[in-house]
Amino acid sequence: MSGTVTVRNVTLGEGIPKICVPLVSAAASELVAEAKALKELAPDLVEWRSDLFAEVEDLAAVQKTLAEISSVLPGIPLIFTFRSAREGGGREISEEYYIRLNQAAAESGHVDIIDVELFNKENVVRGLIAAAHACGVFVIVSNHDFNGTPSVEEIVSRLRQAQALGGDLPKIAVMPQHAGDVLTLLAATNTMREQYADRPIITMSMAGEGVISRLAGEIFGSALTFGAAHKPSAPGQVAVAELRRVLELLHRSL
Ligand SMILES: O=C1C[C@@](O)(C(=O)O)C[C@@H](O)[C@@H]1O
Repeated sequence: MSGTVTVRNVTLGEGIPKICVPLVSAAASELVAEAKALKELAPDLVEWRSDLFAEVEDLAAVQKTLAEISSVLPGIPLIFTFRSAREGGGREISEEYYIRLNQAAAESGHVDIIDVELFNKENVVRGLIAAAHACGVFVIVSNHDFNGTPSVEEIVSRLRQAQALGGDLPKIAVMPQHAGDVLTLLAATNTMREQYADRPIITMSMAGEGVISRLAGEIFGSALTFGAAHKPSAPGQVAVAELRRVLELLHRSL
């Protein structure tokens, strides 16, 4: 893999893929309890899926909850994600609020990475990347296809677009319809790594058939994998302890 990104003490793009655990509760009090509980799993990073937060449309509540979550996770890099319903997330918000929300997260001082969906207007993606970078915050530029798996060329093209826009961590999640689709995602990941990527990328094929892609990132070129604590945020996420065992097994055999 070409290039690394170091977030606090975690270096993405070298060695064993890093494990990220999502926070998925709807209520602020539950989120704090969830954050406390997942510390035991020793994840490398934590993602707050803010689209699943009941009060996400109240910016003050988001800021307060962000401060609370980060205070119980000292030292662990935090990803702020609003996943739109059209990409498999919890809800839709206006473009204007999407920008405000992500900007506020980046400016909060509690977040290390924000996730910006590639399929926004180009000026929105570029603007959020610039705003995040001005605060020393990294950006995942992501795309999710919950209905199918595009061709190798199309997956590579989306990852390259995310890189060209200035995303620090291009990411794509696709849904397999059959085992061949998992091979497509792995082939695209390997092609991107070998031919185009100058930074770490994150890829996964979702659901049961795609699980191998969440385990084999060190071989094919995905730097980060999402593991479930008590509840997965996407189909196919494996429990963190099992995930770590397999990642370590594969790492030792290389
Ligand atoms: O984009 C991703 C990847 C993901 O969809 C997965 O398949 O593990 C899980 C989401 O929480 C995260 O934002």
